[in-house]
Amino acid sequence: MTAETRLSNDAAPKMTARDVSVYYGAKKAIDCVSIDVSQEHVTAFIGPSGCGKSTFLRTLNRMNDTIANARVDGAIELDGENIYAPSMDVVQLRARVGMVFQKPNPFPKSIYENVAYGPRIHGLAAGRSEMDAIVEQSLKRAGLWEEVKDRLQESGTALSGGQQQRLCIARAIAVEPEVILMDEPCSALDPIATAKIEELIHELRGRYAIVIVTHNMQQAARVSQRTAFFHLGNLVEYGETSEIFTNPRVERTKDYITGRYG
Ligand SMILES: Nc1ncnc2c1ncn2[C@@H]1O[C@H](COP(=O)(O)OP(=O)(O)OP(=O)(O)O)[C@@H](O)[C@H]1O
Repeated sequence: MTAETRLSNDAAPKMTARDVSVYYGAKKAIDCVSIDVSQEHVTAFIGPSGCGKSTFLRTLNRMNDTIANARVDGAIELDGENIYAPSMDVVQLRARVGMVFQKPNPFPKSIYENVAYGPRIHGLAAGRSEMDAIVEQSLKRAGLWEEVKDRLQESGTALSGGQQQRLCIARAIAVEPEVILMDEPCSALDPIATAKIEELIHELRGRYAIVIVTHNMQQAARVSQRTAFFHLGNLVEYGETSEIFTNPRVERTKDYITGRYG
């Protein structure tokens, strides 16, 4: 049975993947996955360890390009544009499709510089006051401004883990992305910091297309409206989160969400 690719009530998708396979050397990690990602919804990728969630996520902004033996087959489009076309500027693509990683990874620079770095290299601010405004707005959207507004020159690495992760989200937001990919963004955080990130995802929904990989099924149920279940490199089922968790159509999905494996 092939998983649904496009959910019937969706407008034009933000991103589409068609027949995407990913190889590490001779090993196939993703097998012919097709899926649409919508602008309005948070999409969660779930599945047991090693099923290929992160590998597939990384195809959406060509992060796999940085892995020497990785190869991607198939087609991925952002607003109808082939992101694997030779003419695609990968630096520009990764600004449009930003990424937040499992472990918060601020630069060893000031809080201000962490956010200003991207807009500076992309030429988004004409001068200091425009840059100040971008930094403030990005930190506000990331829910961090109140906590850091009086210490913008302190190092980003001196913040708590949860604050660092929100700083990384502010850094992604600062370059005006269209899509934000999050690869287990809460797995290194305590429950309070996790709740803040989940709230933030909720607030950011709609402004950006958001795709989140998570091990935590409760988290997928809380933050997403769409869920894609991966198993052994296949997309097994894709649907409304409420449906996937209460009424999955495929036995393998049911086994996973009821904790029978994974
Ligand atoms: N750089 C790499 N080189 C070779 N194989 C890799 C590489 N990265 C991942 N793999 C393999 O590809 C498969 C999918 O891995 P991936 O990390 O995408 O899964 P995942 O579902 O995100 O797992 P987890 O939830 O444990 O992070 C696994 O078999 C993994 O060992």
